[in-house]
Amino acid sequence: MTALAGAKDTEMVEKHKSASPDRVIDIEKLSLTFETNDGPVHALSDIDLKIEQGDFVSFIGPSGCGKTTLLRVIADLEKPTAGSITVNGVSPEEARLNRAYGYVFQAAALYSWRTIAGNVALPLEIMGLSRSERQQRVARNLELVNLSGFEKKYPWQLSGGMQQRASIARALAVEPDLLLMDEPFGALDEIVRDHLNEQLLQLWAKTSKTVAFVTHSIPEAVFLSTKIVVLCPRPGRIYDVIESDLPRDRTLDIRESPEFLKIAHRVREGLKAGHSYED
Ligand SMILES: Nc1ncnc2c1ncn2[C@@H]1O[C@H](COP(=O)(O)OP(=O)(O)OP(=O)(O)O)[C@@H](O)[C@H]1O
Repeated sequence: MTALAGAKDTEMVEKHKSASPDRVIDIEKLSLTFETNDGPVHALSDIDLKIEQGDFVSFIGPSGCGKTTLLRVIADLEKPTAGSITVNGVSPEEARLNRAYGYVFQAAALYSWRTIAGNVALPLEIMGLSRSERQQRVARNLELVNLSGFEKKYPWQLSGGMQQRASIARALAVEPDLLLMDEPFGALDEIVRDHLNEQLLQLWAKTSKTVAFVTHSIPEAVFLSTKIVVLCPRPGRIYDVIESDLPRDRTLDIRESPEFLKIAHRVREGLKAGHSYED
């Protein structure tokens, strides 16, 4: 094949890709109302959102705007009251049963009586994988989060940042296409958080997973994401969706660049406009 024909083929593949991209999450006109003793709470209203394979999407917005609820709907932990959602082209329930996602919570939620290896292996035991498969996956995923050598430690022997990395390894161990992360670094100090943000981006580049990430931090959202979804409360709805044109290969220095600051400004403006200070 000539170099030119090769280039044309590549172009056609790229065209095909953009014509029918791999859609991981497809949400249309989705609403969720909680019925409570004090009346209905409109946690999500009229949400439309598409997330493609390999996207890193951050959800940002004030407390109570529905970020966690949206993640829980994707994970099939809450059912919408209206609208539709597919995950990997199937219902959230089917996706959950297919182990399509790993979920990382704000607290590392590791079992203190299990070693780090034992914690990462737990979902694999539940899946019924053989001992050797479990050992391979534990080693592979601890290496991905730079925790090789800590297999035999207990969670309380690790720093908060290391514990959170262990919980990411546990979520990755089931080998999901999609990683759902609910403020995973919210409780950590800024220096540790910066470091973990860089590590998370490297991990994302290495594994080409799709990530849906909840945060309250504008710099974190802009640094990590290919797409930033700004939500506003009462009822929880999307105020803005920002497609980031920052290069995917980023280091923390990018936060000083005019392009970064421009996106951060747009997120801040969205948060201001969507927020009622009377709440
Ligand atoms: N199980 C529930 N029953 C009733 N109301 C709920 C329930 N879960 C969430 N809510 C309400 O739905 C709204 C959205 O909550 P959610 O936790 O999704 O917001 P959030 O943006 O993640 O907030 P935060 O940033 O504080 O974590 C809030 O008003 C909350 O009180």
